[in-house]
Amino acid sequence: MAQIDIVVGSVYGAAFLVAETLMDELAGQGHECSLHEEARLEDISPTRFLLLVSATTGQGDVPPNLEAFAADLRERAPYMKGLHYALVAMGDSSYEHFCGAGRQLDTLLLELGAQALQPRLEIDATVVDEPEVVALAWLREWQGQL
Ligand SMILES: Cc1cc2nc3c(=O)[nH]c(=O)nc-3n(C[C@H](O)[C@H](O)[C@H](O)COP(=O)(O)O)c2cc1C
Repeated sequence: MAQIDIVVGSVYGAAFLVAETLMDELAGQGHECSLHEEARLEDISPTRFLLLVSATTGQGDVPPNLEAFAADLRERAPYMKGLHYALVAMGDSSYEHFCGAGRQLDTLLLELGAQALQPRLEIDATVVDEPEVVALAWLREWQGQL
């Protein structure tokens, strides 16, 4: 069974609900999960799997509760080879920078040497009413690889 860090960035709660839903599923499969709502770099490790769920705020910005984590990645630029992760980017396609936060974080992780186990899931609030349902279906496609 895997040890999994779930890092969430949410303003109004939708991304948080997605993160909780995925955590319940993974814990139900026997994985050991920790949910980080005010994550810092120290909360993740190449010895564990990272599941990142981020809404977007402002003009393509990372939610405030994930700013410190994003700044850690940018400013401390840790070498992340060996870290495997998957990422759910949430946004609204009526904004110019669709899923800007999730896309930024995905790019940063890849630049730092981390490896995406799956292509990023992008959820558009203009077409999806229940993002947790979409995210759960996505997780079930690949969770056997954990
Ligand atoms: C003030 C505000 C700004 C937003 N800015 C963006 C944006 O720049 N790009 C985007 O794709 N979505 C944007 N969104 C949409 C949210 O990311 C989307 O609704 C998301 O599901 C919200 O998740 P949350 O409830 O966890 O905060 C914005 C929403 C609000 C309310």
